[in-house]
Amino acid sequence: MSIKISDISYKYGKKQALHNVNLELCQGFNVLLGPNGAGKSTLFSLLTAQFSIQNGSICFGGSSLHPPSRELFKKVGVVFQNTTLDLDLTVQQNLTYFAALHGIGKHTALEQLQPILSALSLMPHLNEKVRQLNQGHRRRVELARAVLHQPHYLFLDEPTVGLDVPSREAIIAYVRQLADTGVTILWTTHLLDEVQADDALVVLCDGQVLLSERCQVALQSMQKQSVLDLYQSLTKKVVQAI
Ligand SMILES: Nc1ncnc2c1ncn2[C@@H]1O[C@H](COP(=O)(O)OP(=O)(O)OP(=O)(O)O)[C@@H](O)[C@H]1O
Repeated sequence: MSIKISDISYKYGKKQALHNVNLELCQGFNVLLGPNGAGKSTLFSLLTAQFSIQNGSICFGGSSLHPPSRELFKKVGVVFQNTTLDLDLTVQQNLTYFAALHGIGKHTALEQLQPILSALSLMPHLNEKVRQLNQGHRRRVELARAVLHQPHYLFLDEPTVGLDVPSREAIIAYVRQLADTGVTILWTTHLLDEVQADDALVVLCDGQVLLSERCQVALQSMQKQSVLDLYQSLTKKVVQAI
């Protein structure tokens, strides 16, 4: 199911953070790139209903996000930049508690979690307190928690920032595999090497959408050799004009 973002603008007081954003996020891996202050977090906060829509509309597969409904949010998973785990509970307690909030019993949750925990190499850590885990494993737990209820939509805000290579690779590989199963994923990042040719790429700058296109198609049509060249040529013009 796709997400349709129509005519979304957002202001903090007089500061216009998003200008008339129109986007369609399709099933699969969508990458959101943009320099500091581009409006990525604002858009992320609107999509996750942390902020109320001021102008325009957002529809998830035909269901409006305004007002956000419980039914819709059962289909959404989110990995925030900052940890939202309880550090003094074990990995298993964090996960089963969250599963219970979704109406999933402990036994079913642990069964459903088995492949996720194996893919993210979390099985040996199930009975450890989150406080004992390194940042990479904490982020893996955040991801397991975000997907345990099998969401149709998954939003990740810079999920690999500050992680070592094994954790980064484990997280990217798992999320890419989910994208292949038809989940609609929005992956916000500053790390250009995380973009692959087949990804749907969105570039946001100064609150405006500069590009929304399959990466490979954009590289060809703009005759760029790399994502870095593409990104720089798009954002340079706007940054110079500000
Ligand atoms: N609470 C706020 N009050 C006023 N202006 C804000 C507020 N939050 C963000 N802004 C402004 O809105 C614009 C978009 O900010 P936003 O945080 O969405 O960008 P971003 O792309 O997520 O940036 P970064 O990569 O630095 O996190 C920026 O100009 C920012 O200064």
